[in-house]
Formats: sequence, structure tokens, C-alpha cells
Amino acid sequence: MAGVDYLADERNKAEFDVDSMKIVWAGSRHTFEVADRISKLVANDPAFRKDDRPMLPRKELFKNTLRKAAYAWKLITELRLSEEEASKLRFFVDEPAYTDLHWGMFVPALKGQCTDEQQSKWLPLAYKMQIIGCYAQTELGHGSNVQGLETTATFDPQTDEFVIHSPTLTSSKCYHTVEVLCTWWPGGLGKVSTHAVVYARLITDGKDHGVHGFIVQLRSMEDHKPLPGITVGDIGMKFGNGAYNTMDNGVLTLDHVRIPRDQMMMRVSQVTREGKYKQSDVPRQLVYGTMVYVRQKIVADASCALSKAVCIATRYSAVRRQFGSQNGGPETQSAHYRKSYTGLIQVIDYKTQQNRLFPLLASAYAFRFVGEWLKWLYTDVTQRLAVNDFSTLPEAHACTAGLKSLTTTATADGIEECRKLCGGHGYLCTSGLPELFAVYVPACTYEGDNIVLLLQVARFLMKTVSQIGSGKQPVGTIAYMGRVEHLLKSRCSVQRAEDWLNPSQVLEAFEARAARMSVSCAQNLSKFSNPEEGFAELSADLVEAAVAHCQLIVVSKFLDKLQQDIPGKGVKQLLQAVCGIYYLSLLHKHQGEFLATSYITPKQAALASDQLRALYSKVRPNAIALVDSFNYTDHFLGSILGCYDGNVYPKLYEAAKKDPLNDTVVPDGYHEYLKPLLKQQLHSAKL
Ligand SMILES: CCCCCCCCCCCCCCCCCCCCCCC/C=C/C(=O)SCCNC(=O)CCNC(=O)[C@H](O)C(C)(C)COP(=O)(O)OP(=O)(O)OC[C@H]1O[C@@H](n2cnc3c(N)ncnc32)[C@H](O)[C@@H]1OP(=O)(O)O
Ligand SMILES: Cc1cc2nc3c(=O)[nH]c(=O)nc-3n(C[C@H](O)[C@H](O)[C@H](O)COP(=O)(O)OP(=O)(O)OC[C@H]3O[C@@H](n4cnc5c(N)ncnc54)[C@H](O)[C@@H]3O)c2cc1C
Repeated sequence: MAGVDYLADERNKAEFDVDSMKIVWAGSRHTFEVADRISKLVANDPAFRKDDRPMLPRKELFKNTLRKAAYAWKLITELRLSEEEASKLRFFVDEPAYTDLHWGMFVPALKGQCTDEQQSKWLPLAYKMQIIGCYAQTELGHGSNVQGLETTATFDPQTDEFVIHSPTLTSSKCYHTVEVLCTWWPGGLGKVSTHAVVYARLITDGKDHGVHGFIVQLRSMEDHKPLPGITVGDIGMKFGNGAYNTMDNGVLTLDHVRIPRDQMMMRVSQVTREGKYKQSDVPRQLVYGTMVYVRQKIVADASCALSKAVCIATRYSAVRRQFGSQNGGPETQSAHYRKSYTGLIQVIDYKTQQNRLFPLLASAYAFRFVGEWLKWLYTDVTQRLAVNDFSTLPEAHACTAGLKSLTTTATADGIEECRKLCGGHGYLCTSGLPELFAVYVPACTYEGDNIVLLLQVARFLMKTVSQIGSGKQPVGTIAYMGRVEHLLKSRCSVQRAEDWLNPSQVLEAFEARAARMSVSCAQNLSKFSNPEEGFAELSADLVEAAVAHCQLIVVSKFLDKLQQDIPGKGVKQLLQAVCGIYYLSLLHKHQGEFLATSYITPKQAALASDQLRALYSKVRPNAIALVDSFNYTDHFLGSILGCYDGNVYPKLYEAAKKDPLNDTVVPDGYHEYLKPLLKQQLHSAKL
């Protein structure tokens, strides 16, 4: 049966040009070509095999990751891959490793927070991987509350050094009941990193200046042993088999570790030889700059993880058949399936399946486009910062924090929904979905807990509302607040289901809902004499207002994308339908908020649902082509259920045969534990 494409009929139904859609998904023809080439390079190289991951014991799993990373680095240098190609290589290798933290956080922290002089010393070493770094911020007792970190960096003017120290119960600064308040979680710290960017409270002359970043060498460059005063190790197994256990998340205690003064990262503030603390003209918040960078990356990554799950669930939903008549099937079925599954219904044709699957497919596209936009926003703010224009930093922080929260929550939930959409087989490791979920779900926590980040967005929104009428015109993603009077009064004008396809109508609906929710929170807040108390009391409502604002951003960026010239037969039309599914499914899910704020009527909500169903029918024949447009190799998908040719069942059978438990017909342990048991039963039965 080799070579048969069981999804060929599905592919033939497509009403748009898949090759053009692949370019839209990739972002440009160039990006598509790079991704296509590198994905094949990885897929065809047995060194990057990953199907054994869920079965490997931790030590072997980790060593394997070290091997892959070293091999990847060899390829990168030998093939002289560009930065873009190297990061695609990392993406398609699809395995979390210490290199993520080195390139994704350590290097960006050096770039963003070091002076030019410091960069010229550290960056060349980091670029050549002659040192390997991690980002050591979170402590056992403090993650979200960065200002609460307790590790100290005390300047010693005698030696021109900082003394870095993790507090213990004996420390007067320790407010906790655990014995050691160490650094806890940093990826790459446990077993690999030679250096870390450590965040600690800066103390000069007895004065606490708050949290600052320091470059600390952890391990000897000779034998990799921890340096004096440093205790370091792995924090232990994490959720899932394989999954994030390829990463050595670490624990670190620093016992009066001395570093030279020039290893404080001094772009934002400096300590002079005399021990004087000085602040540059740049805002203090730049100390948090690395997090803004990574949050932006995480948003781009969400569409990748969600699209992977959706590709698996969509292909499998077209392969899987349940119920239906036994007397003849639709003409569109392939010869193979006509023979073996005559008349059975593909589960993708169940409206309930479409109602769960298609909004996720639409979200994958929506997150792709908002990720592209966020990258642009990040580049823009970086260019402004370089010329000391800090005006857009608060918006960049709110957008990266809010969209990180929105997209990772939806993606983690979406992956789990895809597992359920695949029925029982989705629970098998060979479906790829359990590992994908286990690797992905901590994204809801790392780089800022998703609720904590939404509260940051809410603060930004409340600040914006409080400034309405002050003459300060809101701009960018918050510009709609400048039309708040209109948005509070206006009413939806939809009369027929098709009116919900009108972009300006849709935009106004999402703007009105977001503005009304924010204004309502602000009004309730104003009833409290203590604003912080009010903020805490109303935080659940504030989080909902923040979500409404973030959903508006995603919808508006998708609509903006559709304003562009999009070449390729039928591509734009399909994307319009996909976009419609995205916003109408949100409208349906959050109907209560749209109705409660009185922008829409129950009749208009019902018309939105009618239009949503019509769009499901439009997308259904294109579903397989829409997931083919992601251009994922079978290696990258790592899923039998999602394989390109749809030949699921023989592959499942073959994979089961290869499970180590099936190495022997009679299991190990039979003689020790089963035979005596069975014998005993036989004996007692005889009695
Ligand atoms: C085997 C394969 C091998 C392949 C090999 C190939 C090799 C080469 C390949 C190269 C490819 C590279 C690939 C790179 C991949 C990159 C991927 C990245 C990987 C990501 C992994 C992530 C791991 C996780 C890391 C972490 O989790 S790090 C720790 C993160 N911690 C947090 O996020 C903590 C959350 N808390 C906070 O952010 C803050 O404390 C807070 C926002 C909650 C603060 O709240 P608070 O109100 O207390 O604030 P402050 O008083 O401190 O400040 C108030 C004002 O400051 C503003 N503010 C806050 N934050 C920011 C900010 N970030 N920016 C700007 N402004 C900010 C507030 O808004 C306040 O402003 P106001 O005063 O005007 O109101
Ligand atoms: C896989 C993984 C990798 C990581 N890698 C790194 C790394 O490389 N470097 C690093 O420094 N750190 C790393 N971290 C740590 C990570 O950044 C923190 O775990 C994260 O910031 C959340 O902080 P926390 O653990 O203190 O959660 P907590 O803040 O303790 O959250 C617990 C609960 O309290 C709630 N909560 C907390 N504060 C508030 C509030 N103000 N209002 C309302 N609710 C609140 C949260 O919503 C959550 O439900 C990693 C974590 C994980 C899971």
C-alpha cells in the first residue's frame, strides 16, 4: 500500500492554491524556501530521530539532547548557516534544549542590558558558544514578583567586586519559612551552563537599589565543575514523558560568590569604582527587556504549536470514520476507502467536530498573523529605544504580555482539544499530542504567569481610561479608547447573517465590547478609596477586560492582513472565511459579554451563529489543504494520526509492535510475579 495517498480526494476538493497559501503562512517566498529546505534536511537526517523520546530514561534522554545540540551546532558551522537558517534548524529539530536559553535569553540579555564595552567582551564568546549561558531570575520563593527577589549583590569597595549571595534562614533579609532560598527553574542551568545572567538586589553602602542583572560564571572552563561557593544541579523530572525533560532546569545557590564590578550589566544603571550608584537616562523597566523579547517570540511560537496539533487532528478527522449508512458512500471517497469503509461518515463531517476543530484551525492562522505584527512592533520599539524614544515601551509591554497570555492559553487548551478530537488514539504517544501538550503547557506559566500578565494589561487599560479627556490621545492598539464616547453609545447594525462579514462592523463590535468592559471596570474602581485595594478586589473583572482587549488586537490584525494584496487563486477568499470563523467563534463563546454590554441584541447573536455555520461549510472542503499549507514534514509532526498520506491504521499497528513491551511474547516479570499468582489460583481452585 506504499505510496497511496488516502487523503488525495480531500486534497482534490481544495478551492484555493495551496502553494500560494504556503507562502502566506511562511510570511514570504524567501522564508518559505528556507523553512522547506531546512525541514527536509532535519527530516532526512537520522541523527534527529525523535520518536524514541517518550521511552528513554531521563539520563539517556538528556545525553541524547546534548548529542543533538552538538551535532546541530556542527552543521550550523560547517554549512555556514545564517541566523535565520539556524533558528529554523532549531525549530524543526523540535526538542527543547539548553541552547534555547543561551540564544533565546542569555544572548538577548547581554545585548539589551550590557554597555557597548561589556558587549564587546561577552558577545563574541557567546556567539561562538565558547561560553554557554542561561537566564537565572526565578527563585524558589519568587517567580512572578520580580521586585521581591532576595538574592543579593553587595558591592565591596575594598576589592572592587560584588558579593552574590542566596539568602537562607540565617539571613536577616529572608522572609520565608523554607531553609534555602535558591534560584530555581532556569533552563540550561542544571547541568550545562558555564555562565548565568543572575538577577539580584543591588546593595551599595547598605542601600538596596532593587533588582539588577549580573554575569556570573558558574562552572570551571577546565573541568565543568562548579566554582567555589556555587552549588548547582537539576530540579528533577517534569510533566510528561520525553517532553520538557530534555531541558536541565536547575537549582543554584550562591554562597558569597565574588564577581568583578564590571560584571554588573550596566546599560540601565552603573556602580562606580567608589561604589556610587548612577542611573542612565533610560527607564528602569529596560531591566525587564529580555522578557519583552521572549514574550514576543512565544507569541510567534504559539501558532506553530497550535497548527501542529490542528494539522494532526484535521487529517485524522478526515481519515477516521464512525457510524453512517452501510449502503454506499459519497462519490468523493477514494477507491481504498470506498472499498473498506463504504458509507461510513468521516468524523470531520460531524458539525460538532467542525465546531470544535475549525475555530482552532482559524486561531492558528490568527496567531500567525498577530505574531508577525508583534515582531514588527518589537522591532519598532527596539529601533526607538536605540535613539532614546521610550514612548512606545508601555504599549509594547502590554501587547507582548497580553498576547503571550492569550495565545499560550488558547494553544495549550487547543492542543488538549485536538487530543480529544482524535478520540482514543489521541491518547497514544504515537499520536504526538501528549508530548506536544506536555512540552507546550508550561508556556502558560514561564515568561510570566498568564494571569499575572493579563493584570499588567489591565493596569495599562485603566491608566488609559483614566487619561481620557486629559488631552493625551491614545495611539496604536489602544487608539479606539479615543472614540470611547461613540463606542459607549453605538449599537450594532447587523440585520442579516452576511452582515457579520463586514470588517468595519466586526471591528466596531469588538472595540465596543472591550471599551465598555474597561470603562465599567474603571467606574467600579473609582468607588474604592484605595486604588490598589480596588484593583485586587476587581481583578477577575479586570482580567476579562484585558482578554477582550487582546482578542480585539488579534481580530484587528487578521482583518488588517486581509486588506493586503494576497496573491494566489482563492487564497484571500479562504482566509476571509477563516478569519470569519475566528471572530464569530469568539463572539459566540463570549456572547454574554457582547450582550451584557448591550452592543448587540440576542437576534444579532443568533445571526452570528448562522453565519458561523455557513463558514464551517465553506471551509470543510478546504480543511486538509489549509493544514497542508503549514508545509510540515511527517518528522516534524511526529504523529501517526497526522501523517501526510493518511495511512494511519497500518502505521499504528506497526508502531505498537515495536514497543519494548512487545520485544518478548511473555513479559519480563512473568516468572517472578504472574506465574506464582496464577499457580496459586490454580491451587486454590483445586482445593
Ligand atoms: C537539540 C536541539 C538543538 C538545536 C540547536 C540549535 C542551536 C542554535 C539555534 C539558535 C536558535 C535560537 C532559538 C531561540 C529560541 C528562543 C525561544 C525562547 C525560549 C523560551 C524559553 C522560556 C523559558 C522561560 C524563561 C523564564 O520564565 S524567565 C523568568 C520570567 N519571569 C517572569 O516573566 C516574571 C513575571 N513578572 C514580571 O514580569 C514582573 O515582575 C511584573 C510585570 C509582574 C511586575 O509587576 P509590578 O507591577 O510589580 O512591576 P514593577 O513595580 O516591577 O514595575 C512596574 C512598572 O513597570 C512596567 N513593566 C513591568 N514589566 C515591564 C516590561 N517587561 N517592560 C516594560 N515595562 C514593564 C509596569 O507596567 C509598570 O509600569 P507603570 O509604573 O507605568 O504602571
Ligand atoms: C518549564 C519552565 C521553565 C522555566 N524557565 C525559567 C528560566 O529559564 N529562567 C527563570 O528565571 N525562570 C524560569 N521559569 C520560572 C517561571 O518564569 C516562573 O515559574 C513564572 O514566572 C511564574 O512564577 P511563579 O512560579 O512564582 O508562579 P506564582 O506567582 O507562584 O503563581 C502561582 C499562582 O498564583 C497566581 N498569582 C501570582 N501572583 C498573582 C497576582 N499578583 N495576582 C493574581 N494571581 C497571582 C498565579 O496566577 C498562579 O495561579 C521556568 C518555569 C517553567 C515552568
